[in-house]
Amino acid sequence: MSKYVYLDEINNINDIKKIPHDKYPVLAQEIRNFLVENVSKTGGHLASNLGVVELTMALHLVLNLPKDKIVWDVGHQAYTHKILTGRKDDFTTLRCFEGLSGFPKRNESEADSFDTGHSSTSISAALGIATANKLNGNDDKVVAVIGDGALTGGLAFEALNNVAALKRNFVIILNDNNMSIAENVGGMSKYLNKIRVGEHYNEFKVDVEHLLKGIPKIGDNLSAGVKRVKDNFKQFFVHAKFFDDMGVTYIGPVDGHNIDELIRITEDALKIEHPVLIHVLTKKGKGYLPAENNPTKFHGIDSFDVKTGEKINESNVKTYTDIFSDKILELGNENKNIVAITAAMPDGTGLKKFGDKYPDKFFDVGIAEEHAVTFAAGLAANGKKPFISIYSSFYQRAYDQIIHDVCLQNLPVTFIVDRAGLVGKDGETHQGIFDISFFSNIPNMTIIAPKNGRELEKALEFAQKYNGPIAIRFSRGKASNVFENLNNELVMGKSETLIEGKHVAIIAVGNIIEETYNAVKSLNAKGYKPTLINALFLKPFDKEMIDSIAKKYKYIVTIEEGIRHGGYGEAVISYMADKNYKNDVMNLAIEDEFVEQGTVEELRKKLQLDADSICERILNFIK
Ligand SMILES: Cc1ncc(C[n+]2csc(CCOP(=O)(O)OP(=O)(O)O)c2C)c(N)n1
Ligand SMILES: CC(=O)[C@@H](O)[C@H](O)COP(=O)(O)O
Ligand SMILES: [Mg+2]
Repeated sequence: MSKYVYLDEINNINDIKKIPHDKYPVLAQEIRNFLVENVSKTGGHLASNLGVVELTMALHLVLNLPKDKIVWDVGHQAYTHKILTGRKDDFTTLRCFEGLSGFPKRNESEADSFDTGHSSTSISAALGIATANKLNGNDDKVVAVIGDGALTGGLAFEALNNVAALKRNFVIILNDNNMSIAENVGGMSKYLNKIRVGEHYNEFKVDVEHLLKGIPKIGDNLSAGVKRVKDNFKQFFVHAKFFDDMGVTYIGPVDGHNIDELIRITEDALKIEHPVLIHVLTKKGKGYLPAENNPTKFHGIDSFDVKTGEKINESNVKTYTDIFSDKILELGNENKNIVAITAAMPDGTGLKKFGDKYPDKFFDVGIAEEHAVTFAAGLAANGKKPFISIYSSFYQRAYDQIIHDVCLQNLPVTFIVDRAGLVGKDGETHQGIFDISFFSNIPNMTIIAPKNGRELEKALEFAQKYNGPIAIRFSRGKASNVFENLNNELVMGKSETLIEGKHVAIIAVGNIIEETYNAVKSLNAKGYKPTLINALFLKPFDKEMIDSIAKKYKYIVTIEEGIRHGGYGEAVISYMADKNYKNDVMNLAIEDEFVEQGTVEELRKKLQLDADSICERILNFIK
């Protein structure tokens, strides 16, 4: 028998409206239990989701989905929304291959209005949707839900700068839990904190109630009504002046776990004929003590034991990130000019240790990748040696800054490209498959892809001495120890021959070398002796090596875990075409497609980049 009474009643969009009002707190508790139980098995973004249960319920109660739209920022907190829109039974497959996505997906449900994964897009997207409603002549409601962390992103401010022009109802919910993944940072966070704990808090709450009670019904001049009351109580709104001055009526702070208050205030806000921001206070991890106590650990977590909150299968094998984390600490000691920058990911990038040791030389700039890169450029222009670590897919945000602010001036910024290659369960939005293409197109840029943890250390040493822009890409998870006995010093633009063979030359890029080596062993078992080369420098790549193998081998294969177009293999093919080489060249890479969620193993298999597929494809090629 199911342990859920009210949750069992919810199988479709708007079924929540059938639940008796006095049972909402029970339903909220059931949803929390369901989330903890399921995410403990599949892994996922637990803490953020536990924080928005009541908020999501309230939105579903006051809106008419799918006609009305909710646009979730990042989208990592949309699990309750999924539960309330007929996807509860799919939670056993959350983030699994071909399973339920961990983010909103328009192709998953008509209730998902906009695909997300990267931060700070919600206000822009919701404004676009609301503007289309206006042009289409309908009054459907649009609500953007943005976290306090996501509000540190420049894109959110660009959107805020624009919303007043809409001149009709548009609701922004600011879900303020005082946390990004780590503690939130920056001036806006401090500003929100002032409002959160300001001495007018109680009076202010009362005042909001007063204000909303006093709002005339539809048809009256609502904005004038709001303004009148506000003018009378100006001192209570002083801290929220920023939003008001942007033309967005500020309402709050509101208790994000009081569903009645949320319903009432949102209902009223939806009647105001211009943009409104409701400042909702929530607790990240709410209702599950281990997550409340350690929201960073439970922001995104693999499977864990519900009773203890401890991770299952916690491994103490070093990741590439761990190796970077230790090495940058050591380099920071040697070179006083080294500074380190993260865009809101001190834990994920391993820079927390550097920050603890060198607080004055460590900068968490918030979810602000563009700013992070230009800030690094400024530091480099004035004698510092910035190491900036950002996940491969989040660098996409900062492309112009990399070109315009760093490479054009040939500044010595080291770009640590973490999570390069397939990342797995976060899916399309997070796969780090474009960085080789977009970094290698830029003049002055150097790119290194180390084959194992030891070589990552060498690459970092190389970067420390190098006086120009340089990117070092490595993948999520365990560092490979493949060919660890080969310990050559890095030489600019030089590759490394790992195995001398005869039938075919295989050049592999960074993290795919281990898989390729396993394929080589299978080829050996079938009587073939391939040559295996570590590309190592993707830009400038080793042209002498290409000239040499072009003379020796009929068959040449390149392998990389990145998109084919603009990748390493294409650069090699283009060079060989220029030199009029007539060899048969096969380029194994990711075709022109986005890569879904799944384990890295499953995805490599699907993309035919696992050892078995590599072996088979090479056999077919050389036969
Ligand atoms: C462009 C970009 N940079 C970084 C991230 C990684 N990231 C995902 S959620 C998150 C924190 C978001 O904080 P907030 O919006 O307050 O939501 P909360 O998790 O607190 O609910 C970060 C940094 C991202 N998704 N997109
Ligand atoms: C939602 C988001 O963007 C992050 O939480 C991301 O999922 C973190 O990825 P890692 O688990 O690889 O740090
Ligand atoms: Mg937050």
